[in-house]
Order: sequence, then structure tokens, then C-alpha cells
Amino acid sequence: MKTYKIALLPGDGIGRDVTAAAWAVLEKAASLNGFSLDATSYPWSCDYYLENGSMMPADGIETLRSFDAILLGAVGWPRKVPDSVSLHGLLLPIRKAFVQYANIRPHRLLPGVQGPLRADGFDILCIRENTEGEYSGAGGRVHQGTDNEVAVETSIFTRTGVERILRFGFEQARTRRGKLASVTKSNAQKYSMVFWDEITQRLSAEYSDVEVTSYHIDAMAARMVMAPDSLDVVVASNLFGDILTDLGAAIQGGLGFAASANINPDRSAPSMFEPVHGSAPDIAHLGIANPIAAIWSGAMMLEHLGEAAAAARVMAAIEATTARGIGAIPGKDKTDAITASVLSALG
Ligand SMILES: NC(=O)C1=CN([C@@H]2O[C@H](COP(=O)(O)OP(=O)(O)OC[C@H]3O[C@@H](n4cnc5c(N)ncnc54)[C@H](O)[C@@H]3O)[C@@H](O)[C@H]2O)C=CC1
Ligand SMILES: CC(=O)C(=O)O
Ligand SMILES: [K+]
Ligand SMILES: [Mn+2]
Repeated sequence: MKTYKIALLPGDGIGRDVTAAAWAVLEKAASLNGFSLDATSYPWSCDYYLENGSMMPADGIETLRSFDAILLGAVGWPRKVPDSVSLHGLLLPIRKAFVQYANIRPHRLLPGVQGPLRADGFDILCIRENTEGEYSGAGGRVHQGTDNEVAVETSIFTRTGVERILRFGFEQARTRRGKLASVTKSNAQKYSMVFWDEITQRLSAEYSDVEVTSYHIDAMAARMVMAPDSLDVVVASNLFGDILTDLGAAIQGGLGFAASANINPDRSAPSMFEPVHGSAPDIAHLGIANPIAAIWSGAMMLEHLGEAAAAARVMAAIEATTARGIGAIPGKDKTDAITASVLSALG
């Protein structure tokens, strides 16, 4: 039987609950579809940091490299470890080291889910640049603690990095409704964002079948709320994509529904699948985290592994669950009840 090796990184807070839920669903879907998933779980997290002084061991990246894919929950526990330390100690290094440059985040209303807008049929795909830009980690602080203190954080945009994410966006648009929205702020940021717009323009000639429009990030935020139907694929830098995808999550009914895939399109290293949300300290330990975002992310993992039928089975089970009203209203159903419903809907 075909077996895929999966690294599980449950992380912190609700990351642990939703990863367990997703794993139960994925294992059952695999067995129903005639393949198996072999999990190795790593405790890398803020607790691990408090015990060991780092978010993962020095050879953590090399350990992960041998897996077919990584399933992650969420990383961060700000009461004990600064978020800048936890993020730059685990999540961001994995995305960069494995060249997971395309962060794919689908936002659509599941059956039975009522978002805050009148946006029936809301269905967009955000493509977020995932390895450079505003999250490059280039910068520093000097004269700390004095009146002369300076903090500098430089966004890095490379031709390779911008071109490959835009090409990825154009390709995705081709498989959907043929529209690409490229998001910048090139009126105010006159170097990096003008550079991005120029590359968008140049590539548009190669993808003449795709209708491409450039928007400023502020106008895009309003458009996502006021005219979401006008959008199909949205491509943006690391920071802009991060913000827009929490907005997309809100429009689709909440962070508990928003899935994501950190993809290495060349398959030269493993890709990583995780919900858009974080560790949600405000609801951790209450057993009410919505596992649908994590389960959907797991379906994206199956699709990436080439198990399209199993992925479709998981999506159908999620949709059958929300269509029955289970998990459809944030906070109403327990994590376990939603998971049980998805499991039984698998068949
Ligand atoms: N990819 C990752 O691992 C991410 C990690 N983080 C980290 O997570 C921690 C908390 O960050 P926040 O800014 O509070 O964002 P968050 O996404 O954890 O929570 C924001 C709000 O959404 C709610 N929420 C999130 N997921 C939910 C779910 N599955 N079901 C129901 N409600 C849900 C939370 O209760 C909270 O009110 C921080 O340490 C942050 O750095 C944040 C975002 C992504
Ligand atoms: C870190 C974070 O907020 C994200 O990846 O969406
Ligand atoms: K996450
Ligand atoms: Mn985010």
C-alpha cells in the first residue's frame, strides 16, 4: 500500500486540538481510499522553547526535509515567549528553507455558513508571497533604550521572488475564472511596489488570456468587503497577503474556516499545510476551536500528494457537516462534535 510520510507540528494552543482533529480525518480518508499516512510528531513549540532555548533543534530543518509533507497547527504563546521569537524561530524558517514561496489561501462560504456580509457565492483565492518581502527579517536596532534608538526593518523584493509568485498567480487564474488582482501600494512605496507593478505588467503579455488588474492594498481591503464578487485570484506580498487573508477568513465566516497551503511548487522540498489562524490563546483549553480550517488544510495536503479523490472526500465531508449546521456558527459546537460529524460523513 502506498504510504506517505507526514511530519506533524501541532505547535501551541488550539494548534494541538485542530491538528489532532485533522489527523483523525486524514487517516480515515486515507484508509477509505486505499493508501496510508505515517505520522511523526514533533513537540516544537513555545513549551519546547522554554525547555530548550530554541523553537526547534539545530537540525530541525534537515529532520523535516525527508518528509512528503508537513501538517502544522499554530505557533505562538505570547504570555511566555515573544511572538517575534516564536514566529522567526519555527514557522518563517521552514517557509524560507523549503522555498514554500506560494501561500495559497482559499476563501469561500461553505454551505450553511453565514458570513457577516451579504456575499452568497463568495469565492476567492489569495496567493501570498511567502519567503521574502516585509517578513525577510532584514534589519536591526541600535542605541537600544536611549532617546536615540533606531529601528530599521527592510522589505526585500527580488526579481526572482516577485516574478515567480506572479507567475503562480497567473497560472492559478487560468484554472479558475481567468481574473488576477495584483495588490501593491505603489503610490506610497515607490521602489519595491513599482518594481512589482512593472513585473505584473510585463508578465501580463505572456498571459493574455488572464485579465489582470492592479489595486492598491487600501482599495483592495474595501473592495473585498464591498464588491467581493468582482474578484477571483488575488496575489499580494507577504504582509499584505497576511492581512488580506484574515479579512478573507472573516468574510467566509471566521478564522475557523480559513485553510492554507505553503507550497514549494518545484517540489524540491516538502510543502506545509496549516490553518490561517494562530494558537488562539483566548479560547485555548476550552475545546471550542473550529477544526474545519485545519481539516480543509489537510485536504489541500492530500491534493498536493496526488490523492485528489481522498481530498474531494474530505471536502465533501466538511460541506456535509456545515450544511447540517454543525460547525457553521462560530463557538456553538465543540471541536470534538465537529470532528465526529466530519468523520462520520466521510463514509
Ligand atoms: N501560522 C501561525 O502559526 C500563526 C501564529 N499566530 C500566533 O498565534 C498567537 C495568537 O495570535 P492572534 O493574533 O490572537 O491570532 P489567532 O488567529 O490565534 O486568533 C484571532 C481570533 O480568532 C479566533 N480563532 C482563531 N482560530 C480559531 C478557530 N479555529 N476557531 C475559533 N476561533 C478561532 C481566536 O479565538 C481569536 O479571537 C500569537 O502567538 C501569534 O503570533 C498567529 C497567526 C498565524
Ligand atoms: C504568521 C501569520 O499570521 C500567518 O502566517 O498568517
Ligand atoms: K496556523
Ligand atoms: Mn496571519
